[in-house]
Amino acid sequence: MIRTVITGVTGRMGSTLLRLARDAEDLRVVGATERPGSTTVGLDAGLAARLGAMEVPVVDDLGKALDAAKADVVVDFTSAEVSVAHAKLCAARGVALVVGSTGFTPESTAALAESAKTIPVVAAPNMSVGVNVVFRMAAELARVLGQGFDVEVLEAHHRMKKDAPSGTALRLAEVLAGALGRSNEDLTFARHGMVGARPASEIGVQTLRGGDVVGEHTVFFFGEGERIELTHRATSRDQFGLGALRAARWVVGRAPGLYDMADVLGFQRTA
Ligand SMILES: NC(=O)C1=CN([C@@H]2O[C@H](COP(=O)(O)OP(=O)(O)OC[C@H]3O[C@@H](n4cnc5c(N)ncnc54)[C@H](OP(=O)(O)O)[C@@H]3O)[C@@H](O)[C@H]2O)C=CC1
Ligand SMILES: O=C(O)C1=N[C@H](C(=O)O)C[C@H](O)C1
Repeated sequence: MIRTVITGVTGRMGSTLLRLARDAEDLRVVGATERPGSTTVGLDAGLAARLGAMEVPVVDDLGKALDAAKADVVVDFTSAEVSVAHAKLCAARGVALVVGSTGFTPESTAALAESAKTIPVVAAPNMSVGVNVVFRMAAELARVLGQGFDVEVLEAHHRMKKDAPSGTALRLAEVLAGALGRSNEDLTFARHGMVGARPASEIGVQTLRGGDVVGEHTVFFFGEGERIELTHRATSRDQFGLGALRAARWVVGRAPGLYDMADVLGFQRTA
């Protein structure tokens, strides 16, 4: 049994992970956390997440959850800032970590990497197998098509999403820049006003927000007289959750380090 702690258990991903972990034969949920001050603190996690009783209380601090129950791994989909704090708590106790949060800055990425010197951490902006295949396909298309096509990334998410562009769109843009021999300097986020003609080296990243869209990403390769569109549409959060639990199984017992979903899936890294 892999003893698993889930953070942010009443969130969209936290509750999905709690249900999937509860239903997995090889995992046991031994801890659950929520934001300090949340009205769910002290409640049964299963009830708080509307799943039915699980006899695991919601606590308001990951350190307390880890001190109360011996854990093998923490699965964390909260926010970049909270995940960095959670990584420090895991590092202090030698517990492996899976991070799905997005919105990382260079500074918060460096802080996560610091904790990953002590414990194994899998961090990826998208844990679905399909999206990780799209990363590879996007890199391959960019290499094959070369410089003659204008490349743009479009993402759409539900109205509650806080960060923009999505972590997946950012990763796609970085993958494309790498495959085309360009840099992050070539990324353009949205356009407004007299921006002038599009520079050939530009990689545009555009964001849509609305309704209950789970997550959609398209890479456009605009050519002369033709275009290619590579699209992934998530219609359920379960694929993110199943990917994260796959990462949790993989990361327990690994050497310290900052791993990506590509490592979990046995793919070559694209960025
Ligand atoms: N890698 C991937 O495959 C995917 C990544 N994501 C990312 O995961 C993150 C979460 O997304 P989503 O589930 O939609 O967001 P939600 O806002 O629904 O869930 C986040 C949860 O974390 C809670 N939380 C906040 N602070 C703490 C804390 N200190 N300790 C414990 N819990 C805390 C929030 O509580 P409160 O609301 O009270 O603040 C909330 O319940 C985002 O960064 C998103 O982009 C999402 C889907 C897939
Ligand atoms: O916040 C979300 O919902 C999602 N976030 C991730 C991202 O920012 O890329 C992944 C997924 O598309 C859903």
